Amino acid sequence: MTTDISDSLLSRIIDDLAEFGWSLQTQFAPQSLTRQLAEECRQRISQGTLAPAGTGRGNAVAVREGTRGDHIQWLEAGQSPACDGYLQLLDELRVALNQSLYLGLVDYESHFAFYPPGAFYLKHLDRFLDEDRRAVSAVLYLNEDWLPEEGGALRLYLADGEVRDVWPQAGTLVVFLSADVPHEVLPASRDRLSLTGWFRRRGDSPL
Ligand SMILES: O=C(O)CCC(=O)C(=O)O
Ligand SMILES: [Fe+2]
Repeated sequence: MTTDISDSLLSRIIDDLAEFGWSLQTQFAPQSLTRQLAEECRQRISQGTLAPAGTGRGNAVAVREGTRGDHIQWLEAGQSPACDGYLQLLDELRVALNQSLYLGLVDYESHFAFYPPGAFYLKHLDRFLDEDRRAVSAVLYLNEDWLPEEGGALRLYLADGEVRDVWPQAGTLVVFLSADVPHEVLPASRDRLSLTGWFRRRGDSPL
């Protein structure tokens, strides 16, 4: 499935990131794509391939139930047309961010995330203590007809002291600077599906 991002949408994201450090686009991905991605995520849930997410990195990853309650599975290219379509869209965004903001983003890593009812992710920054390759976080939501009373907001703590809640409505993309914006996921009363990912800079350490 191929689709691309309009120039006006790209400019809005770039301008928001440069000025405010974050951007919210409620119509980033078409419904045909988010429906296929949601379907794919549900299939993976029923096949049992999503696993409880850990916190930390590499050998330091630990599943801490008190921190986050989502189940995840990392995406790889070539798994399905819908996943490839999504990765292609985000790569277009990566190239545009590099061209306008000179961020030097070399790749995008992403996983499906499933928060069952009641699951949450406590306030955190998307940076590991021992590695700072993650530069820009991007989350695409896959849930149709989300109602505010169902909870499940992504709560962002912005630089000016403002607190903003983002609803996980299908097609919405939220993008923010990974090192600058603390955030948390509030519990919901229904399943909450998303694709969470990070644009990364080149690592400093030799291969
Ligand atoms: O699902 C969200 O709204 C954000 C998830 C998140 O913060 C993370 O996985 O680091
Ligand atoms: Fe996060």
